Amino acid sequence: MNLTDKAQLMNEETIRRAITRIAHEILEKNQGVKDLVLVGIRRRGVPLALRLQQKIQEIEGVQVPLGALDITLYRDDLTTLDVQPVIHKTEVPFSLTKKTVVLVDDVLYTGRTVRAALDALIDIGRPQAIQLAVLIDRGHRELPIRADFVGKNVPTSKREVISVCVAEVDGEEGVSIQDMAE
Ligand SMILES: O=P(O)(O)OC[C@H]1O[C@H](OP(=O)(O)OP(=O)(O)O)[C@H](O)[C@@H]1O
Ligand SMILES: O=c1cc[nH]c(=O)[nH]1
Repeated sequence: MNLTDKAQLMNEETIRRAITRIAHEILEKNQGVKDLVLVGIRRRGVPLALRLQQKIQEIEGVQVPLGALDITLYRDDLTTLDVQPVIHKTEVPFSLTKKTVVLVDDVLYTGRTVRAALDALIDIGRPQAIQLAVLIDRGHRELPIRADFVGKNVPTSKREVISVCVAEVDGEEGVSIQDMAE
């Protein structure tokens, strides 16, 4: 494999602005915080959901409930169709009945992780609606899934890999793209 240099797509400041914008968009679409809950997908969706929770609290003065889903995709590489999402743990210690759930993840690619998350949420309760917020939408969906809130749309080739780093997990902030050329 012949790795090219990483190109930076977002830094701490642009990530922060995107989160602020998405928080406002969530509040605008849902006309406030009534019946709103956030659920992050581990690992990096959880700190992003926490930031949205904090931003929404700053704007509205209300702390919306925050849960987490632990889903891992097992695949040989990022191009194979044969990926198996496995739900390890669900930490949603509140009722989802009649709630609007905003599911949060760092990257949306094939949509398989989100599909597994939707299954898990529907198993937990009976939400009124589920919306999706992602920091990066890189395209190449293999399922009919789309995000309601997007930090940055990044057209990619399937050979490329997006890396999202958040301080809570990686000790630094940033989004980069790298071509994994053969
Ligand atoms: O739309 P999809 O094809 O499902 O891809 C998106 C998922 O891939 C990444 O997780 P990954 O499995 O790479 O694990 P990681 O976040 O722990 O690195 C990312 O965090 C998303 O959850
Ligand atoms: O490029 C990708 C694809 C899926 N998930 C990631 O985190 N990056």
